[in-house]
Amino acid sequence: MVQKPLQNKATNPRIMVVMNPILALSIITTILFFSPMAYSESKVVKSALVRFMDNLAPWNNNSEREAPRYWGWNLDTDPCADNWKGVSCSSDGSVKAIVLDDSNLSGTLDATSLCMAKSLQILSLKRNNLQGSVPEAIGNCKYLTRLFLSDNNFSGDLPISLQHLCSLRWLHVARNNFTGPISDKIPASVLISFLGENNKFTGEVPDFDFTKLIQFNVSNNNLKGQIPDVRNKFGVESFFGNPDLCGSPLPAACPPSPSPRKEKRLFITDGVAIYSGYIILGITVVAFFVYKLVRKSMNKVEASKALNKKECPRHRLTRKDPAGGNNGEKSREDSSESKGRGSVEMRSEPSIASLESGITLSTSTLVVLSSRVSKALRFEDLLRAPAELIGRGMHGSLYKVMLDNGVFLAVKRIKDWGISESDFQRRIGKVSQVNHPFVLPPLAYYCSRQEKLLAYEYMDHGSLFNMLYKVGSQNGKPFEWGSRLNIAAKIAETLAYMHEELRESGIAHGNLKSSNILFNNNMEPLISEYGLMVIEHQALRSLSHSKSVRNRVLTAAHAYSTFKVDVYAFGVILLELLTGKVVQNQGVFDFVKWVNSVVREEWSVEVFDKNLVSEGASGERMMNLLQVALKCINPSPADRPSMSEVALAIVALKEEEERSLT
Ligand SMILES: Nc1ncnc2c1ncn2[C@@H]1O[C@H](COP(=O)(O)OP(=O)(O)OP(=O)(O)O)[C@@H](O)[C@H]1O
Repeated sequence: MVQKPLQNKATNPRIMVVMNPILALSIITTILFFSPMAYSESKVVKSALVRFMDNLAPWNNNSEREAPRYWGWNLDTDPCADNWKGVSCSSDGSVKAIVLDDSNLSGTLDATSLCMAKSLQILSLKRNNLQGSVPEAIGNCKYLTRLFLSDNNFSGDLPISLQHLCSLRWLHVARNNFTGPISDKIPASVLISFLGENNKFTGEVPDFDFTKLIQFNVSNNNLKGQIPDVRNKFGVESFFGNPDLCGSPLPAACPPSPSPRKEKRLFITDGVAIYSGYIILGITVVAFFVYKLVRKSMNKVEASKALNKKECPRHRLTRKDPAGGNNGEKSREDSSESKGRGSVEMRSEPSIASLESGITLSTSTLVVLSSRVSKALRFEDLLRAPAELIGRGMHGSLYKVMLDNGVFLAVKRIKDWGISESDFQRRIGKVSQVNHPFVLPPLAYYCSRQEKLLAYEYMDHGSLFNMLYKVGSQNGKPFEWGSRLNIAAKIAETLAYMHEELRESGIAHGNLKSSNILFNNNMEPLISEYGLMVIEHQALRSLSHSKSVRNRVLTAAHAYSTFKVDVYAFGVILLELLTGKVVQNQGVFDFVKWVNSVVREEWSVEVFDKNLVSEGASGERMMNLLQVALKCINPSPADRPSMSEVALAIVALKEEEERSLT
């Protein structure tokens, strides 16, 4: 079994709290002080962010339960350490991304407050009901790489200050009521994705560098004039619905225009013939007297124009990136501005490619299993997308990765795992076909001899492990007995289904633990990494060609059936729910030993989480659940119950609990 080992009792702060409050307090203080999250955003930034949230007016359309005080955005907490809804942070504790899509927001965008968070790289407010214009102050969010404002009610012109955002790669403003020209408002030379369809934009199609763009749409606006050369990259659908636009790829050809050069030459020729004497005299006199004055003032105007315009240097996109590739969109070098005027410092967006060693880029496509991930997503795109290292487990590293469409993925790079490509594909294929509401399905994977990557949806609400150990609460509320029982029942029923109801296709989890129990938006448990690490008879058979070794292994495998391994692991999860303590690293056996010894001494009550006791949870039902857990962790696999027996017992307890409340 690949159960994650147990936390040593002596080093578990929660256990220490019970044993010695002063020592525990000093340990916790030390942990907080030295943890990365100690470097959190300043008070000024926090209050600016709270103001930004106030202006989004989330309470207008959200129920009391959904209102933002439940989203964690308040001055008493930290955006990073306390997981404010939608906020992601860098490892130094600064706010890096704010994603509040589909959040029923109806207010305005307070960019002055927002851009106090100086490290902000991603702002995504898609599919809300936000009003008003996008303020010029957005230009103060200097490191923005992605600005997603589509599907709102924004109006007015795009702010001129957007052209100061020299890192901006993705600008999505589709389906709003924006007006005015686009062309002089955006850093067109650095964008790789512009979606501005279904607005009221006027003027000409902006002068983008179409060789760089991977997404572009300005359909259904009021643009006019000739479409520039789009290098055959974008079709009619990117331009239709603009009655005064013409030229390829639209069917409407542009009317021939008189050559401006010819006209000019005619004018000059005629003028010279008629007025040459006067012109020469006038020019000479005026030039003589005004020359120095004009030159001086021209210099000033030019200088201030250049300063205001702060054009983004084009060359940045074509230079090699740090990962060694030549994909300009992710490369970050010091701009000429940062060298010359010291005003813009380019920052690199970490990616799996830049954070992992020994990874070879390739343009192969991924195997995509869900429409949430684009079928065209390449292995290389995934490796170069902005990513944050979440943890390194026994089987590899896990990254939070943001895709171009704003979807966050949890991408696991599986390391040093002796499993063939066909085995890996078969396991994932099996789980992805199950479609159970409480099993987190894989969304995409990559599998070659050297590399195995697996992508799941990133779950914002964390894991059961976090809830018990780090947070100690459920969405800011105490983690009550009723919720714990509910979670236990759902996991048990899901495992019973996966083990038994699929009959001969039944699948064991193989690495069940509280960090693999994640929560969706309704705080329902989702079992992650299902079936990935399971030890199969099939796999064991291929371990050795020697008959005696094979028989020995198979006998052992039979005795320690993988289903019974899951039952044991589930028992440990039940104990974590009951005790409020979690198992880390090499601690499983110590933890189980401790529980057994307390129970043997007939001090069972001492085992239970003090919070459950003070909440007044039913002692009888806690004891009954403890009995179920002890059966699950029976040292003899054959004597452990099946998951359906376990599920029946827990569901009965849950129903009893519900009846007691009515
Ligand atoms: N889809 C996800 N969304 C959000 N967080 C996740 C997701 N998958 C895993 N995590 C969290 O990321 C952290 C690291 O996960 P990872 O699976 O690498 O570690 P582990 O489960 O401790 O170790 P291993 O699975 O390698 O034995 C864990 O805290 C886990 O809860």
